[in-house]
Amino acid sequence: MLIIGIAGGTGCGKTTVVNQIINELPPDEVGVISQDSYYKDTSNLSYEERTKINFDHPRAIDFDLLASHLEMLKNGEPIHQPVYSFVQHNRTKDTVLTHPRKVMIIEGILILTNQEIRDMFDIKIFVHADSDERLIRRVRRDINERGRDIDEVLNRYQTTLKPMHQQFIEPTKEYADIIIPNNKYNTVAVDIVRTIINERL
Ligand SMILES: Nc1ncnc2c1ncn2[C@@H]1O[C@H](COP(=O)(O)OP(=O)(O)O)[C@@H](O)[C@H]1O
Ligand SMILES: Nc1ccn([C@@H]2O[C@H](COP(=O)(O)O)[C@@H](O)[C@H]2O)c(=O)n1
Repeated sequence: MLIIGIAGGTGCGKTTVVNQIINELPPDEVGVISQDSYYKDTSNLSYEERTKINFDHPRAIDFDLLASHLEMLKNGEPIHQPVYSFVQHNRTKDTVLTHPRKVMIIEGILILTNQEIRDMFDIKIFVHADSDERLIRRVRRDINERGRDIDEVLNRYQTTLKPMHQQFIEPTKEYADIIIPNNKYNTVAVDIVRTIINERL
């Protein structure tokens, strides 16, 4: 199994890059895991309390569960990947049965901050986009797709996203084997990653 980690700040285009990579690969040979699925279960908190969680700090992520799931996949066992709701700010009761594939892609803002997870990756990729570009994309996406309003997105950006990005996410660029510049769509970089994967398949 080839395990690829794709990190980068919010809105840099991780999900878009992942979709571009897997688009032309055989669907039964590639699987995707999102770090967002591994936000800790916070059912013990009220909705109001959950809105105040710092979702951009590594402690918000259940890295133990993610590590054990990656271990299971490596051993050829399927996992029940949790499903997260950005509207409820919590894990749902659903899970997605995820089978081991020849190539597993793990994407998320904080996945390179955890050494145990980092050491499981065969290839580490960091997607870079400038912070103004990321903020513009984040505002659009969170309003259109995640049920947020402009004040919520901008407050969150100032109070947590920006400082957490500087403290935890940007420094993990140094662990990357490949850095993809993604201020514009970068088909050349995506083709290179696809070629590497095809060689391994
Ligand atoms: N290179 C790009 N140029 C313009 N818009 C982009 C680019 N990459 C992604 N987007 C858009 O930006 C938003 C956030 O992208 P997404 O892939 O969800 O980022 P991430 O997963 O890193 O948060 C989406 O609406 C997506 O369509
Ligand atoms: N309830 C939540 C949980 C997370 N977020 C934000 O999602 C971002 C990570 O997802 P990307 O697709 O952008 O990589 C992260 O910056 C969290 O702030 C949220 O808004 N609400």
